[in-house]
Amino acid sequence: MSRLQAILALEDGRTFSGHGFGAPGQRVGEVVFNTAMTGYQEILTDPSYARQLVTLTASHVGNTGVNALDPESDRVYCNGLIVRHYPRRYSSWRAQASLSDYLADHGVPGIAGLDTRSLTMHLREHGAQNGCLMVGEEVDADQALGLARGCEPMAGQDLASGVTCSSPYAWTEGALDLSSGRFGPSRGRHHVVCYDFGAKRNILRMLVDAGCRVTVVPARHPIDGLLALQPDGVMLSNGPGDPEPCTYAIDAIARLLERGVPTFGICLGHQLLALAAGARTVKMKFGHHGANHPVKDLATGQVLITSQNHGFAVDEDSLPEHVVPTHRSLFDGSLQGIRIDGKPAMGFQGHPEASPGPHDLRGLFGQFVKMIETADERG
Ligand SMILES: NC(=O)CC[C@H](N)C(=O)O
Repeated sequence: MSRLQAILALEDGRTFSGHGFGAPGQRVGEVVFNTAMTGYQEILTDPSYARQLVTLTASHVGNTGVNALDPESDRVYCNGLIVRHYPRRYSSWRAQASLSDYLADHGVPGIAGLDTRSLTMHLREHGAQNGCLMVGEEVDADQALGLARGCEPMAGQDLASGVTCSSPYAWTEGALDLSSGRFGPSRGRHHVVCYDFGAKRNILRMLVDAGCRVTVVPARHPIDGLLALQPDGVMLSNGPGDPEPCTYAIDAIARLLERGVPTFGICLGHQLLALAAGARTVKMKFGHHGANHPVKDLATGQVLITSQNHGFAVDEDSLPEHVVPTHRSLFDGSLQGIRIDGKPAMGFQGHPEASPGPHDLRGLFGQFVKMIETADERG
């Protein structure tokens, strides 16, 4: 492996040097930290990380290489990867290539050899902020700092429009069976249309496994065109950026609520559902990015260990009366789930499809299907 230089400059002036891997070049983005111990390939390919530089607090990243089955989308979406230690060798029965070659193929730089604990504590104290990652034969800290400071803030940006699919398509693949290396077949009782705001594949797979026939449509697909598909239910996917400027989606979801179409929002989809129902969203200080976040189910008191990846949140104080809180984070008390009174609609801030992460929330897909079946019985 060549010894490329690398520097990460934060907009508040703090810089970290290390050595580079992946693609040489310079990329800007919001620097966030993720505390998950596993799943780096799923994190890199999650479209919700578009325009972010991701630091992983796991100390060794790359040991198991990469493979063709784990990606959550067709490419690497984050703008850069920041790790403590990138091992020279990788080893796994599933590995097909090294993480460094994979990043290089996708044009994404990586930095290793810096103190990611110090970086994480800095972000926790001063908040997520823009940065510039520069990797090459030579790097220039002043130039990197200038680029970090010139980068647009995340708040106010509709990034979902930029990562969505270009035209509608059918999704037929269920969950991966590791022993055969195959994805499960589609069983398809209920037709669910998924608005793709940057959808992770595992959401679509979980819908298939829950007995749904899935059609995916672009973020700006006209609502009348969606309704013409006669959906039994609508999934609002995860996705990058600020939910507030996505007015096209908020308007479409308001129509779904009006018509009483069973609707389930995950992460960005949850935030958009809340906005359509009259609530507000806020930018968090450093967000939630990890795979072990405890969340309380307010109806049962049960604590669920969840996977999380968000920098915005629905402001609980802004909820209109008909929007009922269903879950709350036990880390910081922020709102994690809602349902709409009198409507078959619910949203969850974390990731019930948890890829990577624990499976405590998988039941939400069953709840969605039950909502569809109840609506169907009522005709
Ligand atoms: N994973 C997601 O859907 C993230 C939602 C939104 N972009 C946020 O950061 O809060």
